[in-house]
Amino acid sequence: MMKIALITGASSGLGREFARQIPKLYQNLDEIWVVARRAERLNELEMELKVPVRIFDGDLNQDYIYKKLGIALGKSQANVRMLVNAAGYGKIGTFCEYGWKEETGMVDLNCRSLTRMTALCLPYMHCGSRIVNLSSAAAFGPQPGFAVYAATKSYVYSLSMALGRELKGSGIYVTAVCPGPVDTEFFDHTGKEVASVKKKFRADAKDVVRKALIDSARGKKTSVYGLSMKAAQVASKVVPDSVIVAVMEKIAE
Ligand SMILES: NC(=O)C1=CN([C@@H]2O[C@H](COP(=O)(O)OP(=O)(O)OC[C@H]3O[C@@H](n4cnc5c(N)ncnc54)[C@H](OP(=O)(O)O)[C@@H]3O)[C@@H](O)[C@H]2O)C=CC1
Ligand SMILES: N[C@@H](C=O)C(=O)O
Repeated sequence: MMKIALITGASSGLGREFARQIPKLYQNLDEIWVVARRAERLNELEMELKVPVRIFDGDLNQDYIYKKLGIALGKSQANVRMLVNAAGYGKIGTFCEYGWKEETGMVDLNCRSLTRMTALCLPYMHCGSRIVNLSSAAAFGPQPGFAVYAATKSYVYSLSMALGRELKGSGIYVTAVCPGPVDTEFFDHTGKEVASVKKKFRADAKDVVRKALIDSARGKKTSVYGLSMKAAQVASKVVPDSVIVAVMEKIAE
């Protein structure tokens, strides 16, 4: 059986950083499989990494990429030691500012594709395998001005917690990674300037990923980088949603 790590969204930001750091922590991997649309970026990553890389360039909102992956998983009798679902994006702005295509596009990529990839890989995962899902601190509460994105990340958080529980006893661990703002290309695609308060909290992708991998290795259910985001997580459990909505609206202004 071929031991692999499969990473979506590996062409930039957090996904690419996972591809860089995973071989340092898991030294017995045969290959790293990377998924994203920009083939040239994935080729650059292949040149950089010492472990063999298999490139799957394609759109996770289309069927063909899952078919291609499904065939490859079966043919190589893959043992997926780690699945990182990092592909995702978010549009800043009110619900009505964007058409249904953009709103449902976020749902399709952030929720549907993550769910489909997880379902595709789970039969190839065994005791000790890890699923790392990129949720967000945006999962901690509703966010006016980032409504659909925050809702998609709540979905990822909820799914990860429940799936982790269902897999209890199998030795497969699920970790929901919930960072606040991280310095990546994510903000090149938000459509609008991010709130100035959020800029102050921007973390380095290297640090967020390092913590996520340690938390995943320890079998933790969540990985929250930084004191301020940990405080936000605690606050979200005790502060009423009506207050959170009002605060998040103020921050977005
Ligand atoms: N940066 C941040 O502040 C935070 C980010 N997150 C989450 O972390 C994850 C990674 O984000 P980040 O690295 O910051 O953002 P980036 O924009 O840097 O990376 C997003 C990745 O998703 C891929 N992607 C986008 N659309 C598709 C698609 N249709 N099919 C296949 N791949 C796609 C992109 O590749 P390509 O364009 O080549 O297809 C890229 O590799 C996301 O889920 C995001 O929501 C969570 C909290 C904070
Ligand atoms: N956590 C960040 C995105 O997921 C943000 O709130 O900007």
